[in-house]
Amino acid sequence: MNGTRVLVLNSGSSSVKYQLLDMAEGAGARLASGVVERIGESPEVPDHAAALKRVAGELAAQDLGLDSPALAAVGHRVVHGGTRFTEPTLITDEVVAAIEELVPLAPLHNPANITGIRVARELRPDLPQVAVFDTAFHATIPEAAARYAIDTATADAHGVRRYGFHGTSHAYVSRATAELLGRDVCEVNTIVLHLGNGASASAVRGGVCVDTSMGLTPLEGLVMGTRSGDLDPAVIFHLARVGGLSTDEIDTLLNKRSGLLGLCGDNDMREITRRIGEGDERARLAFDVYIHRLRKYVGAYTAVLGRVDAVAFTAGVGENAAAVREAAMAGLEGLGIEVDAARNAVRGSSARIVSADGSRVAVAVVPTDEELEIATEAYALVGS
Ligand SMILES: Nc1ncnc2c1ncn2[C@@H]1O[C@H](COP(=O)(O)OP(=O)(O)O)[C@@H](O)[C@H]1O
Ligand SMILES: CC(=O)OP(=O)(O)O
Ligand SMILES: [Mg+2]
Repeated sequence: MNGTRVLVLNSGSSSVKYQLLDMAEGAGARLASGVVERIGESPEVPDHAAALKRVAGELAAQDLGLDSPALAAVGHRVVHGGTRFTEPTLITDEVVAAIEELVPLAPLHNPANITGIRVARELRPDLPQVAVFDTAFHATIPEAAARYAIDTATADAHGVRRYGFHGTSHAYVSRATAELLGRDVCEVNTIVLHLGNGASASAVRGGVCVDTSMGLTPLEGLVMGTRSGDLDPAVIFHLARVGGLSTDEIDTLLNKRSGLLGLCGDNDMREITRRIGEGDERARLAFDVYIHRLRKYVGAYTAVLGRVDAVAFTAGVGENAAAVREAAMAGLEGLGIEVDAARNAVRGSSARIVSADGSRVAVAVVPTDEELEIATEAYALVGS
């Protein structure tokens, strides 16, 4: 290995986030970072390939281009790794083909990840490229939580089980939460609430994931920006048989036109809280549905873990929306959860505790850093 820098590409369904980190000191000094958003919504950025060209251009303009000999690796977020990929993996043609085979299980995400890999490999065929999977951290979930109660042979034939996503974030945040509490991660039980555009909860016992809300695909669980999360599976048959919708139409409905957007016409929590302030009833209901679901998972994961030391809020909504944290944690004194209203209202960009001093369960805001986590794992792999 020559260089000490790692470029991380985090391709989401409609955005590409990137960071260039120097891993020489081990801490991961950030040399450059950025995001290209709203892919597909404007003629300037029609698709992920165009977004990646823009990223390459932004880096080159800072003399930090992909041609730099200081680069040791490119780390790629890959959302679905199935049962095969549970560790960071050096990318080969065969690995790309396997990630491609998983596209039906993450149709909004894996194609974007593959595009990122293709573009980076074309620009630097000599450079090690590492895939870090969203599903990997959830590989430890016990069968009792990972199995759906359907015919076993059918489930196994089609790979139907709970995989879970946002694992890089759940791993990073559960560790950072233990650090914030000044305790060893091995002795801390944490409920992590990753609330971004996509959202998921996880139950982490001593640093090991034991349950998570997303399932076969990133559709299950919490109410999200545009995804429904949990519903009676018979809703799908009903919409098909009685509503006359095709499978693809229902897929699009549940993934892209549901969640907060479906309930009130907006998927951004900033806009929703603003509308609530103006007395908007639809925005209020969307917020209430979102919060109700979140509280159900906190209760469920309290039972799964038995003892909870911390609830950690992270990602765009979790880190910024004090009103969401306040509503989600209200009246949970019976579970040992008591938020301090003043602490919760303070804005900040570093990890912090927002519970009251006497709260048995610490409530924390812990900014996630998927890119740093991916860089650390990629650098460790190419260095070994
Ligand atoms: N200041 C804020 N207040 C409330 N919500 C916010 C704020 N900033 C961002 N968000 C929410 O965070 C979401 C984006 O979160 P993020 O973690 O970046 O998502 P993703 O990685 O899925 O694109 C936005 O859609 C918005 O709902
Ligand atoms: C898996 C997933 O939902 O990712 P994102 O939140 O980036 O869309
Ligand atoms: Mg995200």
